Amino acid sequence: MSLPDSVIETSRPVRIENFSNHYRIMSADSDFRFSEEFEELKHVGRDQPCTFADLPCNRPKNRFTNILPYDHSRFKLQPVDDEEGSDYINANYVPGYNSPREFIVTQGPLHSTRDDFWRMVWESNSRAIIMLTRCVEKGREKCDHYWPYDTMPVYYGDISVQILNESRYPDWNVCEFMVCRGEQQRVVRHFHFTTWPDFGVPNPPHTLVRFVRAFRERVPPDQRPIVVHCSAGVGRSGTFICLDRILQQILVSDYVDIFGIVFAMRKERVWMVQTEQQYICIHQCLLAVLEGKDLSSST
Ligand SMILES: CNC(=O)[C@H](Cc1ccc(NS(=O)(=O)O)cc1)NC(=O)[C@H](Cc1ccc(O)cc1)NC(=O)OC(C)(C)C
Repeated sequence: MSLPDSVIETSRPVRIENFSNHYRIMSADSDFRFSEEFEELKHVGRDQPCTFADLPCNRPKNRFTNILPYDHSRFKLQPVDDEEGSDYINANYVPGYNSPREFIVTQGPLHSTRDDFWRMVWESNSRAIIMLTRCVEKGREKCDHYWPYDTMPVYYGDISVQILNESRYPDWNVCEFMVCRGEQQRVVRHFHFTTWPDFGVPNPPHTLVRFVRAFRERVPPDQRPIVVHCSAGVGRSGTFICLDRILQQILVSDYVDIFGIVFAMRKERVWMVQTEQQYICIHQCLLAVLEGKDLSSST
């Protein structure tokens, strides 16, 4: 039987000056204490309803049957006339360092939901998209190619998207899109991490630190919300957000609380940071930063 969230502690802050020793203790005996701690997060948030995701009209909009957005934190599209389910997209607001609704975390769009995805980007006034999966991995579709293949503008519903420029690096690409709806136009940046295997971690893990820094060099903390997705929008997306948060927290605090951050994220969206390996990766990234490894983005 799982304990109610109110019974298990919701945070486990660690003094930054003790973090290296903390990591050594947690990883001893084949990561025994990491396994114990990650297991305590298993049921967090799982008692919350997902009634809109489960409506017959919305079921086809979910990429996976077991990854459904909680009602209380879901992003609502502006309804279209009286079309049932027209406000639905598989996406939740998730807290970041700078705001309780800093991120909108979503699944990799399906071909049939990519117009909804662009409506969400537009209606949320988001100016940055973080993509953490390839469109196809090991022969399986993980995400629709929801943006143009060349510089010709493409319409997704009543929203047009045109690639303005693209920079390619070994582990990620950065694009600027011109996004237009009616007479209005906006620049939206697209940060696409291309070498993160599903259910796994980047190799080496601290490549993720460089990616987060490349993103933050271009997107200041007051620019929000930020749309983040992978394939299901839980494992890699949660890992990215947690690292983004702790890299800002350590600049102003003597403590870091990775357990507490994951706890808080899982109250808003299921399985944020999906695997124990991803949970440990976050700790390894922080260790590399604290040990002074040069992890500038070099982009
Ligand atoms: C372990 N895999 C899964 O749970 C994936 C969803 C998923 C989660 C996380 C990630 N990684 S990511 O968040 O980093 O993209 C990818 C896919 N789900 C499916 O494949 C589910 C099956 C499933 C697996 C595990 C479970 O406990 C319940 C149901 N399958 C499924 O939804 O089948 C369709 C696509 C044909 C509708």
